This record gives sequence, C-alpha cells and structure tokens, in this order.
Amino acid sequence: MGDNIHLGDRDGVRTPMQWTSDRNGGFSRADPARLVLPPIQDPLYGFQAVNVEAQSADPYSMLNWMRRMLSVRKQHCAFSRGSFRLLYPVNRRILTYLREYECDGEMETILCVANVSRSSQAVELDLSSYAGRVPIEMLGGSAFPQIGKLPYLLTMPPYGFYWFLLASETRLPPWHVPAPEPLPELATLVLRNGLSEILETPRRNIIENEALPVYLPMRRWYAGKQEKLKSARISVTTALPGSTARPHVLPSMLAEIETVTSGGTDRYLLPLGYIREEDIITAMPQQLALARARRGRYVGFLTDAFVLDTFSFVIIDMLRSRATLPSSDGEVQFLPTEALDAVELGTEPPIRRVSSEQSNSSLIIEEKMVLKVIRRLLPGVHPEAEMGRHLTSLGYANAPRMYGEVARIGTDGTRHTMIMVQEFIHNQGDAWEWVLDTLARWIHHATIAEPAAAAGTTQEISHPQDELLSLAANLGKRLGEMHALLARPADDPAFSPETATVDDAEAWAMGARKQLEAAFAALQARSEWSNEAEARRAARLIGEHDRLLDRLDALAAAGVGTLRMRIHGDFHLGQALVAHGDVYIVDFEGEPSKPLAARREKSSPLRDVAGLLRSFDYAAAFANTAGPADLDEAGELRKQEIIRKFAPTCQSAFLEAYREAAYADGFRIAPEAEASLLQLFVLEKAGYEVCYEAANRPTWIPVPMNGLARIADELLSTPEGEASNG
Ligand SMILES: Nc1ncnc2c1ncn2[C@@H]1O[C@H](COP(=O)(O)OP(=O)(O)O)[C@@H](O)[C@H]1O
Ligand SMILES: O=P(O)(O)O[C@H]1O[C@H](CO)[C@@H](O[C@H]2O[C@H](CO)[C@@H](O)[C@H](O)[C@H]2O)[C@H](O)[C@H]1O
Repeated sequence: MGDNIHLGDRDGVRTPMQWTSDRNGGFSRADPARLVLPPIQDPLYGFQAVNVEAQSADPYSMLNWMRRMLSVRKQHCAFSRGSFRLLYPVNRRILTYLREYECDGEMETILCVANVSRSSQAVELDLSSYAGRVPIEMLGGSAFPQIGKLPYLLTMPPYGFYWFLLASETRLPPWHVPAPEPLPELATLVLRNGLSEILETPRRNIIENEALPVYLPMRRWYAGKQEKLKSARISVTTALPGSTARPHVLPSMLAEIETVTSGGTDRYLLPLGYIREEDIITAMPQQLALARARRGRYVGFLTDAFVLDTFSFVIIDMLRSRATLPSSDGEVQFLPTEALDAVELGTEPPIRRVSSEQSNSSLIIEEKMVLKVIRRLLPGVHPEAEMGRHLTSLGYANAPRMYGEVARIGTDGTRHTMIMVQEFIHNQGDAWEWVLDTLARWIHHATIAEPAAAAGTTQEISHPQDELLSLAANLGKRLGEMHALLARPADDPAFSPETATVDDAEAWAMGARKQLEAAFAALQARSEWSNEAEARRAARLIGEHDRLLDRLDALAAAGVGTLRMRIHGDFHLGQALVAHGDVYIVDFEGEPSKPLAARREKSSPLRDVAGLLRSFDYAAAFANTAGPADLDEAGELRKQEIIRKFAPTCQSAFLEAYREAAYADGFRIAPEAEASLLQLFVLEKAGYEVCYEAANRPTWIPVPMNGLARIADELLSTPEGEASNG
C-alpha cells in the first residue's frame, strides 16, 4: 500500500503511510504543498482510496489478508522451522512443497501449492504417502477431498495458491462421501444364462470364500468390522423378474448373506446384478463389484444391484402390482400403501444415490420417492415401516409418507423387511450439515467479518446464532408434536401408551448399565489416543466405572409413573431434514445395533430428547476441530466462546420448544423426573455412541468419549438424589 513504482531509487516505498482519507492521508496536518514528499494522490492507489482505516474495516482487504497470513504463519512452526521438501509435479507452472515439523510429539505437515503463471492451471500431485489425510485449507478452514492412493488433482486460478494442513481423517467434512474402495483383485466368473448360476460350484465358492470375506469389511453398512469374519455364505435368494423396458438387462436377485464372526451370526441384504462393461457410465458398478463376469462375448461385473437403475424400477413395478415372489425360504411380499397410487413416475425416471455407504443404502427416484435398501436384516416387524404407516395415518405432517415395504416372510413365518419406499422431502440437507455450516458462519462472522459489521460496511440479514436457535426450537416443536400424537390412546396395542412401572425403570437402568459396560470395554480396547490429554481423560473415565454405574438405579427410578410409548429411537441431527424453514423427521429404524423387538419397545419419549441433546454436543466437538485456521489469539478465544455457548443455548431452546409442544392433553413429565431421566438417557446415548463409533468410525471415538467424560463429571459432582440440569 502506498508504493509509487514510478519514483526513482527506493523512494517508491518511502512514501508516507496512508492512514486515513483525511488531509495528507492522516500522516501529517501540514499544508500539503509544504511536505517534502507528498503522499500518493493517484486515483487508484492514492490515500483517498487506499488507507489503513478503510482497509481495517474491510475483512477482505489487502491489509486484513496480510494479517491473516501472518497469523497463520505464526501459529504453525512448520512454516518457520519445518523441513522443506519440493514436490515435482509434471506441470512446471505449479510450485509445490511440503513443510513438516514435530511439535509436542505430533508431526505437523503443511502442503503449499502455488500457481506461478498468469493462466488457470490443473495439477496432479503424488500424495500417496499421505493417503487417508484430509487437506484443510488454512485460511478458510474448509476441508478438501481426502487424499487417496491416486494422484491428487487440484485446479488453480492464475497466481492462485493454497496452504493446506494435512489433517487426520477426523476432520472429514460432513459432505464427504468416501468413494467405495474396489476389491483389490476381482475373480472372473463365467455366466451362461442367468444370475442363479452363481449359486452353483465353483462360482459360489469363489464368491463365498474369496470375494465376500474381503468385500464385506470394506462396506460402511457391514457392522462386524470389530470381529474376525469366520465365514460368509449366500443363505437365501429371491430371483427378481426382468424389466420389460430393458430386456437386455439380466434380472437381479435379492441375496441374503449370512456372516459368522466371533460376535455371532448376522444377515445382510446384498442385491446382486450383472452389468456389461459397455453399459457402465458411472464408477460405482465397478467400485462395488464382487467379481468380473463374462457372459458370451460380453465382459461385465457382478455387482451390488443397488447401483443399477433397473433394479429400482423393478422394485417399484412389483410394489405397484402388489407382487409376491417365491424365495428359497418362504416368499417376498411387495406391500404398497394407498399413498403410492398418487405418485406418478416418468418412463425412465432419473435416479440419484444418496450414498451406498451408510447404515443402509438410499436412492432418490425422480425427486419423488426414496428407496431404502435395509442392509442388516433382522427378524421381526421393522420399526421404520410400522412407524411410517402409523404417523401417516395420524396425519403427522413432519415425516415422509410411507409408500411401501418389501419383506420376506420365511417358511417359519419370520418376517425380514428388506426395502422401504417413502416420500422424498425436498430439503436443504440434514440438520447436522445445516448446523455445522451455520456454526461455521457464526464463527466466521465473529472472528473475521465482525469488525466490518461494526464499521457498518457489511450487513447480515439474520445472525447465524438466531438461525441456530430457531432451528433448535423447530426441532423441539416438531419432536414435541410427534410425541404428543404418539402419547394419545391407540387401538393398535403396538402403539398404545402405557405407564412406566418399577420393572420398567429397572429395565431402563439395566439397559443403560449394559450399554455403558460395552462402552467401557470399547474404550479399554483402544490402545492409542491422538494426544496425551485424551488418553488421560479416557483413563480417568474408565476409573469412574463403578461410581457411575452405581448412580443409574436412582436416575431410572425417577421415571416410575411417567409415560412409555413408541418413540423415534435414534434421534439425532442427521435424522431431521431442513426444508421450507421447517424440519422433517426421518429414519425411524431405531438404533441399528439393537434387535428389532428392542427397537419397537415402548420407552420414555425423553430418549429422543436425550439423542438430540447429545447431537448438539457432537456438533460442538466437531466444530472445534474445523473452521478457520487463520485465527489469532483473540479470534481463537472468540471461536472457543461461541462453541462453548452454542450447545447449551441450542439445547435450552430445543427443550423449551419441546415442552411447549409435547406436554399437552394430560401428557406431562414432572421437572424432577424429567431431569433424572434425561441424565440417564444422555449417559446411555453417549455409551451407545462410543460403541457405534468403535464399530463404524473408530477415529471418531474421542467425540463421544469426551462427551461421556463430561457428563460423568457433572453427574458425579452432584450428590445422589439431586439431578444436575446438564
Ligand atoms: N424421505 C426423505 N426425503 C429426502 N431425503 C431423505 C429421506 N429419507 C432419507 N433421506 C436422505 O437420506 C439420508 C440417509 O437416510 P436415513 O434414513 O437416515 O438412512 P440410514 O438408515 O442409512 O441412516 C438422510 O440423511 C437424508 O439425506
Ligand atoms: O443415521 P443412522 O441411523 O445410521 O445412525 C447411526 O449413525 C449416526 C452417524 O451417522 C450416529 O450418530 C452420531 O453421529 C452423528 C454425527 O455424524 C451425531 O449427530 C449423533 O448425535 C451421533 O449419535 C448414530 O448414533 C448411529 O445410530
């Protein structure tokens, strides 16, 4: 600022500092004509246009940019003391180097990439030795796609640059959907006619003994990752008909895979289909392939039929015709609801896959319906299908309408729900993503944009904090309304509310005890923590085991006489869709690791409330590891203050709105019972989360572990019989 490149020698940088737009740029009150070297008057760079006062007020000015760069640089020793290693990408217009420095036992790695040319460039970097790490852009705090074994592609604007912190997997952004990892090597099967031939030897042996043992542990929906897989076999199959619209496509099959691990026997649904190589237009059929399959002159893949559009079309056709298909064990029934009749689809409706790598796999058909393949098959009535029908019949408007269910009824009468189809809710994402985005905006607002807001140069229409509080209140209101409906007397015994007895309270305490014991076992089994503080916290928590469990009975006893009814069962921010300024509740299947009967049990509605309270805590913990990395000490303090404030204020707004909406028509839970039960269920939920993360996302364990440690501290610091309002 203030350089005059037209002056000779070094005088160009010796012009006075342009402080303000006042006389002489605020540098001197003297008569401008009497200055030895007058400040720059140039219309572009003169002090009227460029000065410290104006630049301080603009968060995106050169001055503030420079401050942020300096502050980032100061926070990371790797910039000043780290090792320096040049990378040599093929594109020589891109300068790339790594800085690494070990600080407090942790290696910090920074990747710097600069486009030194005047045109946009693309570059492929070999970062395979950092596979699994997540590049976090250090100025804005945004996470980039995870590094894999393949070359890492970046596009750069003219003279653009990036500084990335190569962080651990826990910093993955919520939108991140990992590309499914293909099997390292695919066997080749030969098929003459239909898919049923895979059930014959030697093809069956190849699938069961070679492909599945590698394939299953790579799937997010496979819940046995912690145990050794002893065997996997195709236990039940149901042949689906072909599609009349696509006669060249080989009919798919509903295959049920029985797995045996040290933890027991499980059953998973893996619809199988065949796709010719020439028909493949996306990577997924190949990524999710179990084997190559040759059929006549065509080469193709035996793959998860979820990725084949024809599979979904056939399921919808079967539902519309209320079909029943014979299966190797019983029959598969296609059970539509009346609501399905009102939904019309085009001849080739577009299909969008939400993700194949969740607890279940969901896809969206023509933005009208969601088809969900249930992966872990359990015997019994499926709570989501049942709740969907019931809430639709009660006229509850904030959950998707149920369109149908596909279930296999075994020869012994056992039911296994395999697929569900429901209304698609147009949405702005789920509340988890929404909360994280809004929280990040709040932090940005308070740490970077606020000085500008104070100077009146920017205007936010609404404050992110207000938006968060309003979302929290909406969540409370809609959950409360749902519970108020479910608390009403019902003809169907599966839905009629009851009063909790002493036995129920004992069962609640027992359930929480088992869950916590499993969580302690998972914590004890973990040998490595990412830092000393975490390791100490885990050890301290484990040490509180007995004292904590001793408190459960008293907490549960406070629930005697309160209402037991059907509930959501696994309510968290990811189970609410944000749409039209409102929220919609989805995924009524309950906690996926429990048997169906347990998930259908009537329980306290406060379990759902506790689930959401925990979820705000998760969001706070997640936000703490994300967000702008360029904060100076004051900015970091403000960020911490926001994160500290966020969860409790949202939790209060949520609770208040919940009570107002739920406690009506004689359904009310007294404050003391409410406080004790919330403590019990929050504890149990945190225990569940530790186990869930251990089995599914082990790098996330610290999030619920830290939560559990804090809840335990709060509880143990209050004398027994006195509930803390944590
Ligand atoms: N009815 C729906 N309308 C729109 N999107 C939905 C609907 N149901 C589910 N989704 C989307 O699919 C995601 C996963 O659905 P969910 O039922 O939670 O599956 P899972 O049982 O695998 O967790 C949700 O977070 C949401 O983004
Ligand atoms: O959505 P699902 O039915 O598959 O539920 C399971 O997975 C959830 C994570 O996807 C898990 O939720 C936990 O992580 C969430 C953030 O990803 C957080 O908002 C929740 O509060 C936390 O419990 C859920 O417990 C599990 O059952």
